[in-house]
Amino acid sequence: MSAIIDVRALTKTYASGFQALKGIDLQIHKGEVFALLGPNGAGKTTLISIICGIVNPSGGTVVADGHDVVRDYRAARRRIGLVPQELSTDAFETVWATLRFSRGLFGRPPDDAHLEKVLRSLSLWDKKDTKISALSGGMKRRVLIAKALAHEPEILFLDEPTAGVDVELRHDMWQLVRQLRADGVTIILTTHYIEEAEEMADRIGVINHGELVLVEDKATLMRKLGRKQLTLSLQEPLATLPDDFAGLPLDLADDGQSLVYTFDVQSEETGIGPLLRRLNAHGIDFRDLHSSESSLEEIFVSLVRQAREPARPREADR
Ligand SMILES: Nc1ncnc2c1ncn2[C@@H]1O[C@H](COP(=O)(O)OP(=O)(O)OP(=O)(O)O)[C@@H](O)[C@H]1O
Repeated sequence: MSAIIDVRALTKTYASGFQALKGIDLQIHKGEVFALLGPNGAGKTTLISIICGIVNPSGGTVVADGHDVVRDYRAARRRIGLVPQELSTDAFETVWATLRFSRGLFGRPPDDAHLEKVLRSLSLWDKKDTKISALSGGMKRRVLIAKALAHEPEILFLDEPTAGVDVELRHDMWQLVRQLRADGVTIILTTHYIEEAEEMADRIGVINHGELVLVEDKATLMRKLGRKQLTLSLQEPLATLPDDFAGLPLDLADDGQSLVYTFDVQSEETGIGPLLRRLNAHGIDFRDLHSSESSLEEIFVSLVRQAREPARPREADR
C-alpha cells in the first residue's frame, strides 16, 4: 500500500527546551482511517501541527502526498484539511462566507455546489446565512469540519473531533467519517475515547512521551483484546510448574499461590477442559477460579505505563 503521509525521524524541541517528539517514524496509507491515541501531553497535537505545516519540526521530514511539508508547504497544505480542537474562525462572518473564504485561501476556484454538498452533509444548510457567533457549540463544531472540507482535501485531520459533544453529533461525525472514507479521503484522528478508535479506525497508533509505542491493525489489537485470563487459586502453593505443562500459556503468580492461564476468547477451543483434567492428574487442587478479559483500554494503559516505567512487567501479560 502506498503511503500518503510519510513521517521520518521526526523530532520537535520547543523553545522552552521541552522535547515533545523524539524521533517519530510513521507511514499513513492512502484511504485508511488512522486513530492516534495517547494521554494528555503525549505529543499528538504537535505531530498533527507539524504535518499540517503549523509548527516547524526540529529534525526529520514529513512528506504529504509527495510534497515536503516544509520546503513545499503550499502544495502539501492544499491536500490537507484540519479540524482543530478550538474554533479559530472569524465569529462575525456567516457560515457561507467562511467556507468560501477558506476554499479561496487554498487556491481553489469557487465551487458553490461543493460547498452546498458539504453543508448539507453536516446538516448546516439552513444555517448558511447565520453568523458563526450565533451558532450553538455543536453547530460551531460542524462548521469547523465544513471549513476543513471546503477545499476538497485528500487528507483530513480531526483533532479530538468528539470531545465534549453530545451523542447525536458524535454519531453524525462517525457517519461522516465513514462517508469520507468511502469517497477515498485518508483520515487521521486523535481521540481520548477508546470506543471511537474501535468504531472508526483501520489502524491504531499509540503515542506517549513523544514516542510512538505501538502501530497496529485494529483487527490485530482486537484479537489481543479478546485475550482472557483464567486465574486458579491453588490449595497448596507450587514452587515450579511440572514439566508436563511446558509450552502452555500458563504462569505461576502470587508466589506460587495462583496459576494464570491465558487464552483466546475467539478460538473454538479454549483448552480449559484439558487443562483442568491435567491439573487433576497431577494432584494439583484449586479452591477458587475466576476469569478476566483484557480490554483495549487496559492494553492502552499498560502500554503507556510500560513506556514510563520500562522495568515493570506489562499489566496485560500478568
Ligand atoms: N508551544 C509550546 N511550547 C512549549 N511546550 C509545548 C508547546 N506546545 C506544546 N508543548 C508541550 O509539548 C507536549 C506535547 O503537547 P501536545 O499538545 O502535542 O500533546 P497532546 O498529546 O496533543 O495532548 P492533549 O491530549 O492534552 O491535547 C506537552 O508537554 C506540552 O506542554
